[in-house]
Amino acid sequence: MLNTTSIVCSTQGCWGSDKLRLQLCGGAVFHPTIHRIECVQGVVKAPGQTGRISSVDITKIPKAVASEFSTDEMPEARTASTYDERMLANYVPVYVMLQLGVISNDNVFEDRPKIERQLKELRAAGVDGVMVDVWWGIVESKGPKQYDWSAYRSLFALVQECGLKLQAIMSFHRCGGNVGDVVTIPLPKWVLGIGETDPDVFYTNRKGNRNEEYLTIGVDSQPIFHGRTAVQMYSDYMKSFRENMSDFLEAGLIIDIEVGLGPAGELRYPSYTGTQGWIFPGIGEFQCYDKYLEAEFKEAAMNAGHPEWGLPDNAGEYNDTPASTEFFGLNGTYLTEKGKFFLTWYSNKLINHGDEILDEANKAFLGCKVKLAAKIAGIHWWYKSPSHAAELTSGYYNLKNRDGYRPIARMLSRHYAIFNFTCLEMRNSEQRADAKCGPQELVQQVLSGGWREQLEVAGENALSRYDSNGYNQILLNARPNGINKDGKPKQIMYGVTYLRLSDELLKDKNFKTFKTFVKKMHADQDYCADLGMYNHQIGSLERSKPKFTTEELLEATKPIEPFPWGEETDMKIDDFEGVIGNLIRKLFSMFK
Ligand SMILES: OC[C@H]1O[C@H](O[C@H]2[C@H](O)[C@@H](O)[C@@H](O[C@H]3[C@H](O)[C@@H](O)[C@@H](O[C@H]4[C@H](O)[C@@H](O)[C@@H](O[C@H]5[C@H](O)[C@@H](O)[C@@H](O[C@H]6[C@H](O)[C@@H](O)[C@@H](O[C@H]7[C@H](O)[C@@H](O)[C@@H](O)O[C@@H]7CO)O[C@@H]6CO)O[C@@H]5CO)O[C@@H]4CO)O[C@@H]3CO)O[C@@H]2CO)[C@H](O)[C@@H](O)[C@@H]1O
Repeated sequence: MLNTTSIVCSTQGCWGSDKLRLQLCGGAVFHPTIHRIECVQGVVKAPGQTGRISSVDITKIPKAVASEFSTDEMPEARTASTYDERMLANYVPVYVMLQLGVISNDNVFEDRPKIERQLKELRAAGVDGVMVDVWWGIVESKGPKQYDWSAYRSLFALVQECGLKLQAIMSFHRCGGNVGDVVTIPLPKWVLGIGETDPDVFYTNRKGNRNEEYLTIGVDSQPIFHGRTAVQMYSDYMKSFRENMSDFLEAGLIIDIEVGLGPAGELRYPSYTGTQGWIFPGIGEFQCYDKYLEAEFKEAAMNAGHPEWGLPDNAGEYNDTPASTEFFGLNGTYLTEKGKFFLTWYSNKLINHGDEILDEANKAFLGCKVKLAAKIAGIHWWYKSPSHAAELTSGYYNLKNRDGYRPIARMLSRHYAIFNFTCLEMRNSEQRADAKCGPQELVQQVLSGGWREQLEVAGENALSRYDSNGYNQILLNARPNGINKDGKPKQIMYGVTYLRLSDELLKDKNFKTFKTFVKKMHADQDYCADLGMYNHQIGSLERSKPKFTTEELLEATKPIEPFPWGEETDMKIDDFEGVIGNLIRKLFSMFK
């Protein structure tokens, strides 16, 4: 049965002209290096063809047109592993985050013409797909289990029409309060209503301030939401998504499900919230003082034989520096048995939270040709100070002698989930020296840990950037040791999602640089519609593997040497500002 729709021409130059178009009945057709061949409904023909097709994978030609070709005419069919194919193994797909409010608070897909125009521009720029938040607060706003997916269905159909793939975020958090949040989309009203009578359903800091961004981990298994627990609500939502989007899932439109596991959709505590007064680069605060988590901690301390241990009371406030607190300062509490006990508990709670919800996600999407993914935040400030305070308050128990990220990666591996890390664009030299930032080393550590755990590792930029320096850093992290002309590089990111689509991005100069970035991410190859061509064929999701024991997770905290990293990308792009900026920096460092 001939049922797919791409033709692979593997000999460079065989078409004679790079403007040549091959017409084919349905589906996408491309040429790996020379040019993209657009597919138009109709009969197979190659107008203006001067050469012959030297290598065609006959199994990939639709039945309707197969008679046009025969293997006799194409003696080299299904052969060559060519330069093009080897270069395609270096291809890193690029996705773009859609605007946060693309579906309005009242569940309407409002500005369809504009989005259509923008999606077409992205597609023409070679972008592989888009990422979109599927807000809990919008879809289940009317009441428990009263889901309305209609606006999202219209959006997804448009994305499909535009020939883009889709990464769907199960956004169980509020939008609003994070950097770049231009709209506010609260949790469902009826959930907030429960919070009015029981405010402990929200994360709480030591002073008792509640955070309505996301439900506390403490209620994961409390059946207080009209009889359901928080995890059951997330699970039902994902099941309903699968049922209502099954056609898009089957069509291969939705390639991954980013499972929201905390604020901003990231697996973390809301330790650095602007709406509570945090400003960069404050160390943030622990968020475990709601009655549910407090009770769980008491029980854990009791079981460990220390009923006298309580939650930290010396960890400072949002905008402190590590040195100004007893907990994170020199010989601080974090180094004591009591401190270690707390930090282990706090970080393990987070991992278990992710593990449980991913297990539900795995059940919900079992058998679908889709990948699960989880986002981990890039907490790069105070990374170079001994106590890593900002990471610790976020729930990442990461120190020089303890890896806080590899246990997360190990947990994700049992669900076949992608590890999606942020702040790929950041360089140490761009950061405030007093905040002891280390985004470059952090990315190197985290990505290496993911690869060591045999995971697919993907990423995002944390802040909007339009300059070549930001793009070059992303390119470096995507292939830390550059292009491998013999095939797939040992370390290569699975994909990068650019934050975010905006009028600013589409402005002439910005978009020109962005397009070059996309091309470089694609290893200078043309857009490739066929995931299989660059080893991203997605199989049916299998059931999660058995849960790791605490010992197995602890074993992953042993620090390991990160993989080597190039100084700069071998796929560099330059724009005017980038060149000038680098020159100024050079001059500046000469006179320092
Ligand atoms: O749709 C999916 C989700 O999208 C959103 O979540 C994403 C979030 O937006 C991302 O930032 C990212 O989240 C993490 C990130 O991984 C962490 O690294 C961290 O971010 C912190 C960052 O690393 C720190 O450096 C610091 O940033 C401060 C920055 O260093 C300062 O320079 C300044 O930023 C200015 C910026 O310089 C300036 O150009 C301007 O930029 C805005 C621009 O004007 C505007 O046109 C528009 O393009 O937006 C630009 C903002 O990007 O203003 C900036 C802000 O004043 O201040 C920065 C903040 O003080 O602190 C960062 C933390 O605040 O934490 C992030 C959050 O966890 O990945 C998220 C997940 O994809 C939504 O929030 C979600 O709801 C969506 O689900």
